[in-house]
Amino acid sequence: MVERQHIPVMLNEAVEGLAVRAGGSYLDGTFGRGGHARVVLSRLGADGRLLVMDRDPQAIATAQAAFAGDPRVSIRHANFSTLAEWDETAAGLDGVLLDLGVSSPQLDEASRGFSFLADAPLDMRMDPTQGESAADFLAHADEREIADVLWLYGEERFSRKIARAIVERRKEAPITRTGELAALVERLIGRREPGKHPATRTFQALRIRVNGELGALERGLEAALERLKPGGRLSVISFHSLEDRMVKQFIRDHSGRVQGSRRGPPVAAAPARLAAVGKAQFPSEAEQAANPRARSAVLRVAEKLA
Ligand SMILES: C[S@@+](CC[C@H](N)C(=O)[O-])C[C@H]1O[C@@H](n2cnc3c(N)ncnc32)[C@H](O)[C@@H]1O
Repeated sequence: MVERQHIPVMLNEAVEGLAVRAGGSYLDGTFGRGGHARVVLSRLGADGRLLVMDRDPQAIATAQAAFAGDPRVSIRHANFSTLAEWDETAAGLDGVLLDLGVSSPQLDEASRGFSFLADAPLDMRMDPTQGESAADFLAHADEREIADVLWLYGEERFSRKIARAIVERRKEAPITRTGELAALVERLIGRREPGKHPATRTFQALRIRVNGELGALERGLEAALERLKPGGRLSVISFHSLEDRMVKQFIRDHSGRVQGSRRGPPVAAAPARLAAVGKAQFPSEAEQAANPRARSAVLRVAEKLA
């Protein structure tokens, strides 16, 4: 299959948010196919540094091919939650970019098991060298856990019904294919949301669970804050309300505002370590029309304080 290009989302806004300086050090924790990373690199001079991470070996292979021989670039196959454990970040960073979620090539390559549109093994791991697949999870999780995952990460209102059907089905044989799961959900709940496949929410929820996406984000934000230099920028694009809420709360929690309930006495917060740069940004109408993946994107930028 010919790989469909990943169209970078909010490219200019996210890179502008980093306020790139020619001699600075920047980390792109979600390289994907390098849309954002290439623009950052184009703004660096000979003394600049670009550190690239992705948990997907295919993304890393693309980075290695794209940047071979460029002494300014270092590449690491790892979860961005471990960015502070990478020696290359020890001297501090002037910017960290996270463009969360999955890339178009991951969705489009049927064998990765992310898509309900093509029948393939039910995998969904961004890093297929580690952890359990979606099929493994569905084979052992109890009904309650499956329902909670569908509800929390997919806001699927038929979460209990779907979880019950999955558990019933696996008594006969495990669910191992994307096509089986998509058909089971479709038979159960029918086509209710116009323009949306009935299994969209189920697949999204399983993907978030299988890849531990929210835990990675929580640890990744802390690690980024630890490694950013004063004046360094954090630029994060989220595609899901749970992710965006975490980013917003993280910035708020570190922005040193006085906390406490309206009735109770104010409680002095820890010293401010971050300041939000502007408000949340959303893709333009033109971008949303040109790239449907951009529709749910939210960009937040923050600066580390001295
Ligand atoms: C939306 S794509 C990034 C696209 C990229 N900005 C571009 O323009 O090509 C998200 C990428 O982040 C990677 N990813 C998601 N969560 C990750 C994590 N916790 N650690 C490392 N990589 C992650 C995925 O494997 C995927 O390649």
